[in-house]
Amino acid sequence: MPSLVMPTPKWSGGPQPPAAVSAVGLRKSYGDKLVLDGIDLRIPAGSVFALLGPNGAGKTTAVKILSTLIAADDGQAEVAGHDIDTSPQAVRAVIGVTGQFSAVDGLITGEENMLLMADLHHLPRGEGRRAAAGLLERFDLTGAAKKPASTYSGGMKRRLDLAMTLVGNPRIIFLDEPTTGLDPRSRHNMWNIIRELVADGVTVFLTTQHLDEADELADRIAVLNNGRIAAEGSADELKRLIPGGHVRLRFSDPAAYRSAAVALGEGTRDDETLSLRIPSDGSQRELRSLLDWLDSTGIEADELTVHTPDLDDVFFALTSSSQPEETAR
Ligand SMILES: Nc1ncnc2c1ncn2[C@@H]1O[C@H](COP(=O)(O)OP(=O)(O)OP(=O)(O)O)[C@@H](O)[C@H]1O
Repeated sequence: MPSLVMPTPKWSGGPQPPAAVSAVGLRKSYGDKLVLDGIDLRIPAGSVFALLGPNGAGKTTAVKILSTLIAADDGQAEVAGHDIDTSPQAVRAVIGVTGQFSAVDGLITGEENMLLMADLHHLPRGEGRRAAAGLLERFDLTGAAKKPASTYSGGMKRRLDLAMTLVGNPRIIFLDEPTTGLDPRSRHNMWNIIRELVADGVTVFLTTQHLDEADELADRIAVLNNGRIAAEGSADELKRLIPGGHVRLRFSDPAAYRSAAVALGEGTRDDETLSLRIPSDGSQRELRSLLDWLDSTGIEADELTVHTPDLDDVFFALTSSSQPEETAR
């Protein structure tokens, strides 16, 4: 669906913020199955980027490449200014990765897991203990610190996993489906934790199948489909890409409602609620012309609301043509 691809907007406020992650033409196949077919990314430092895609779209593959766990077949990428091919160690030193390949060892306690991470980062013993205690406290795990991690709930394990990642004080964090399988309360806890990280200046690269999650957290969202980025933009920009948006005018005076309905011609009437639904992309230009028209005809609505399609609509519109699990190329 090439017509739906949105160019990344030009930065007009002086020098561009530095990119935490940038990639050009990333490609990856497994055997004859093409998983990533030329991915370009630019994620400004300090922002949250969400990579959305259906099952098997290649989200985890992208994270693995950018975090240097596997190599791309083609293309280039830099993370915090370090080339992933030529300086993988420098990349690993500045990133944290959590998600489907969790580092939590269930046989040892939460605290022991944390201390192990501190050792891996060569923190002196005292400093390691302090960092571990601080992070366990911050992630509400102090009470469970002496229990084996295998006894933790899904939400606690995710929090421990993220706490372990933070021992190294990474400036860029890859979160691969951070809330999959969590109950609503744990999801909201995780969202708050992610927001706190961003407030501290951390860049977050998130993969998710939850559209509300991308909507809540991400500054920019890219939809991955058939190995390519089908669309990229803020949640609002993406919602404007597909039809379904409308403006609703509600009246309390039946006479005003009727004359508006007649004058307007197009649109859907709801005689019960005295409201008119007018197709619109919700853009400033369309709203202005609607308001100008209302003014010129002397019609006064009691309420005007703009409805944009939600991310679900966008996601299904962009990915409905694909069956990535079955598509072998
Ligand atoms: N090591 C591998 N060998 C062969 N095929 C693989 C390998 N890893 C992943 N794949 C295939 O590549 C495709 C993309 O997988 P990937 O895990 O990146 O998708 P995803 O978007 O993260 O999906 P999910 O949301 O289900 O985790 C899938 O079809 C998967 O089966």
